[in-house]
Amino acid sequence: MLKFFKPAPAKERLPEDKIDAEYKKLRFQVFMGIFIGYAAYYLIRKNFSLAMPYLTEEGFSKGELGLALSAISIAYGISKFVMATISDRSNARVFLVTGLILSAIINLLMGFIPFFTSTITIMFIMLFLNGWVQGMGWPPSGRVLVHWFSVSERGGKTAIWNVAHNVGGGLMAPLAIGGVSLATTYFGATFIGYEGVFILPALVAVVVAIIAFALIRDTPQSEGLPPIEEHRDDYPSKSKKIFETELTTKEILFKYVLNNKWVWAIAIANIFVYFVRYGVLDWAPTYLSEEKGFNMSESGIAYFLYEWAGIPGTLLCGYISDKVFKGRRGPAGVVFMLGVLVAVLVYWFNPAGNPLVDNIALIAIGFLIYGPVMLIGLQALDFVPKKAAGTAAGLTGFFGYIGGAVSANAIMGFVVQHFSWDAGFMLLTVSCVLAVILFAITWNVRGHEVVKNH
Ligand SMILES: O=P(O)(O)OC[C@H](O)CO
Repeated sequence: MLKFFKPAPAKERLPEDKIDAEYKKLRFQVFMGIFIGYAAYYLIRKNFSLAMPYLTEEGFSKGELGLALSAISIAYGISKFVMATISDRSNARVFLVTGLILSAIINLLMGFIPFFTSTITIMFIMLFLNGWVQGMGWPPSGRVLVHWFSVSERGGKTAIWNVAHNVGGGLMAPLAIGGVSLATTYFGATFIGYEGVFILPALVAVVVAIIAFALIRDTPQSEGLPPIEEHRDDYPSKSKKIFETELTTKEILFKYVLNNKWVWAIAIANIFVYFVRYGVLDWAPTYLSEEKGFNMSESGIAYFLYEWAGIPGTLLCGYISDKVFKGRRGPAGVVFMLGVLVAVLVYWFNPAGNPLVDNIALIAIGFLIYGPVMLIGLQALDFVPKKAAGTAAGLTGFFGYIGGAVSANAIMGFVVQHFSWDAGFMLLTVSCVLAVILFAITWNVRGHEVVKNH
């Protein structure tokens, strides 16, 4: 299995006069590959939530379906870390595409074969498997980013790549809904309709996987090019030391990731950032309809705006961290999380009957929260040598999903049900403050300086 993923071997160096043009072409090409590839991962990550209303009509309760849905976040959080330790020693091109195809197969099984959606246990297992293979998307993308883009340009490039997940997440719903109408129009005799939620996004993901495979290349050296640091004369440390030896899992974990206090600081910060990301997003439709009198379509629009507002916000955050704070990600995280705090307070205290203010607050949270989400991934890439980059990001993802996203569903749900929405908002407010403090701890840290100290 590991042989199948083996990193692409280095090729003989191209003649000097070919290197510039080849680098330029391939950098654009591999970037497009991981961008569309990761966007496609999001087409088939949470599409199950759109099948839930139909499955409720089939007799499943909301509680049961919510339990099945939680399998995705649990498996994804564990897998993003575990699979990253393999990905850091694997060919990114093969790894990313394999995960995407496996995820598409799981979705196609759930769409075409009724057995795979017949009980909660079976759906839980399928969604757990889907969450697991979904963990094969971020780490190889991180590997591509650190091998093809050098330290001083990585903020902007990572920010642009990072909006892939908003693009994919934003396109998932229209595709899934299109899938339902295709299923009922053309296969109404055999399909109920919800099957299309799985089938159409999965078919699109397969097409994207093929294109991504054609575009992505593992490392510059595997294409006869020099390492990016040498090519751009942009090294992570003054000693111009670069890390080109593939590491063992033990080295990655114990030499560079688990003993790095900065990685731990951002991993813990990620609990609170993800608690806010999913605590606001997942509960927005319920909160808006119960407390602010929104109907389903008004809530849907607010949800959509939250996702898309993340795109300009992420780009601005990456730009600010590169240009204003000169590669320090901590200050940008503090500024953006303080903004989120203010917007959460407005969203909380705005009385019912002012939907415009609720929408603006929600757009502001969407605009501001995805910057910190991106910065944590970026810091993880920065804080370790490039051969350990995916694992560091994977560790932050583990904390973000297991500590943040899962509790945003379970703890928020419990607190709101047994106490009140006010209690839920207190949790969100405290999370913002803790995220600000943890970003502030990394205020003066530039990634390459941390790498140098190791
Ligand atoms: O939540 P994830 O793992 O899909 O990551 C989202 C962003 O890319 C984090 O930088």
